[in-house]
Formats: sequence, structure tokens, C-alpha cells
Amino acid sequence: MADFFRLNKVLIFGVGLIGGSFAAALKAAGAVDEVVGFGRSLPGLEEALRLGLIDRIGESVAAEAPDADLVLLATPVGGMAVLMQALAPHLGPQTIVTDGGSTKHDVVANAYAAFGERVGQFVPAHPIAGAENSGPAAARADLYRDRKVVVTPLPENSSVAVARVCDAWRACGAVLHTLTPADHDRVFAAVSHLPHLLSFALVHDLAVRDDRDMFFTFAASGFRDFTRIAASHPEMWRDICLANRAALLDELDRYTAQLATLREALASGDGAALEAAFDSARTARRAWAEGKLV
Ligand SMILES: NC(=O)C1=CN([C@@H]2O[C@H](COP(=O)(O)OP(=O)(O)OC[C@H]3O[C@@H](n4cnc5c(N)ncnc54)[C@H](O)[C@@H]3O)[C@@H](O)[C@H]2O)C=CC1
Ligand SMILES: O=C(O)C(=O)Cc1ccc(O)cc1
Repeated sequence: MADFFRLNKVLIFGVGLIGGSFAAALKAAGAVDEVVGFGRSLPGLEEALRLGLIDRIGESVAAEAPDADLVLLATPVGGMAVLMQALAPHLGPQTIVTDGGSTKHDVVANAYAAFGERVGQFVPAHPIAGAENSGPAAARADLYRDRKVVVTPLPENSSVAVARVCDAWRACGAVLHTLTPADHDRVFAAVSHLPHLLSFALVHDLAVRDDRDMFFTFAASGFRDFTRIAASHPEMWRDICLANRAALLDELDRYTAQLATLREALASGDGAALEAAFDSARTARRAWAEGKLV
């Protein structure tokens, strides 16, 4: 990144964990003059202002967008189409729009529909950093330090547009990677969306039992590790699952087949088959945790 990288004005739609952390990181890096926040909840925006994540609450899209260098969409993905439609008539010639959404195929389709001939001004991206906590109070200036951000550029994007988005994320401390939207959604269905669905499913199944207290009383660290992400934002995860439903259904089918194989081994008392699967998983998990599988 060039040393002189600096943004004049950044608009953030949805100043929660992802948008608020982006704002905080740009400010900490001295890479932005002014951050203006938009959102659907005034108390949330006032909290973001109090926390110093944003400098102002936006007056109107028409007034704020034309001279903005960068616009980040950081709402749940299901809300982005409407925001894109609202932004499209007011983009300045130099304004670049990006997003932090967890899915890309749907976001890209919505961008083509909203921006039309100006879709080159939209550069899709996804920070692979986050937490089960949400809202402006969860935002942290160091959330993206040494974390990956995946960009899925469009054929219509200029190198200047892609560079502005990548430089902004680099100013936040992130490491940039590039995927196609299709590969992105296939990969994250497997390593992020499916694990969240499984975690929600396990806790939900226990939570609806009459004698749930007995189970939760004795749940220990393995349960804690497996279910931390079941404390994540339900609306956000509803949108992710629906947006990436084709890839997620494929992964769910693979997982269901894997469970069926293990169930069969269990039912027939085939300890060797169970141990072989557990051993293969343990080897891969340990290698991944030691950075040997990336
Ligand atoms: N939470 C995580 O760990 C990660 C989330 N993401 C993606 O980032 C986006 C934001 O997620 P978080 O920051 O975690 O959520 P969050 O709940 O912390 O923040 C979202 C903010 O958007 C506002 N909002 C919701 N709907 C809106 C709408 N229609 N118009 C305007 N504002 C709206 C909310 O009031 C809230 O302030 C999502 O698309 C999510 O998929 C990406 C990477 C990690
Ligand atoms: O809480 C966790 O560990 C996460 O997995 C955070 C996360 C959630 C959604 C994303 O698109 C990327 C990262």
C-alpha cells in the first residue's frame, strides 16, 4: 500500500461489528478524514457516534454519497439490495462502493441489478474476521489485523477501484486474497455457513427439551467450543443461509452422508471405521491449526 493512502470521506451503512471495526481501524491508521454512518436504528448510530466510530450520522444518501471516496455496506446481506438501489442514483464519478457481506453470489447479482452500467464502481469483498458478538459496542480497531479479506472483483471493475478497496483493508491490517464469487460461496458454505448451522441446530435441539437445564448444567468445554458460534446474530445468519442456500444444501448433504456412515459404523459396532474417521479428522485438524494445511 502506498504510504500516502488516505480516504477523504467514507460512508458506512450498518455501523455494527464489521462496519464499526472498519471505521475504527481506518481511523486508528490515520487513513480517513471523515466517517459518516447510516443505519436503521438511531440509538445504534448514536452509540457509534459516542464510541467515536463515526464522526457524523448521515443526513441523506443524496447529500452524502456524491463526494464520498468509499461506501461500505455492512448490514446483513438481505438488506443490501435496497441500500444499493438507494445509493445508485447518487454515486459520484469517483465513489467506490464495497461490502463486507458473508456471501457473494447474491450480493453481486443485486449490484448488477442496482448499479447497471455503473456496476464497475462496486467491488465485492468479505473480511474473514468476526465474532459471535454484534452491534457497535463489539467493534474493535484491531479486528482485521493479520486477518484475511477476500475480494471477488467483477470484470467491470477498474484496477483503480479494486486497489482502493484493497488499500483500505490493508490500512486496517488485513491480508488480501482473491476468489471468484462462486468459489467464495462454495468455500464458505463448507467452512463457515455449515458449522454455524450445525452449532445452531445442536443448541436448539437441547434448548427445546423440557429437561434442558440438566444438560446445560453438565455441558463442558467441548460443548463450549462447538457452540460458541450458536450465540451469533440470528437475523444475519438467516440471511447468509438463505443467500447461499444452494451451496449450503450441497454441504449439508455431504455432511449428512458422513453422519450416515458414522451412524452405520456405530450401529454395527465397527470401532475400526470410527477410529479411522476420527484419526483422519484429528490429523487434518492439527495440521490446519499449525498452519500446515494453508
Ligand atoms: N459477524 C461477523 O463475524 C461477520 C459478519 N460479516 C458480515 O458483515 C455484515 C454485518 O455483520 P455484523 O457487523 O456482524 O452485524 P451487526 O449486527 O453487528 O451490525 C449490522 C448493523 O447494520 C444495521 N442494519 C441492519 N439492517 C439494516 C438495514 N436494512 N439498513 C441499514 N442498517 C441496517 C444494524 O442496525 C447494525 O447496526 C453482514 O452482512 C455479515 O454477513 C462478515 C464477516 C464476519
Ligand atoms: O465467530 C466466528 O468465529 C466466525 O466465524 C466469524 C465470522 C462470521 C461470518 C463470516 O462471514 C466470517 C467470520
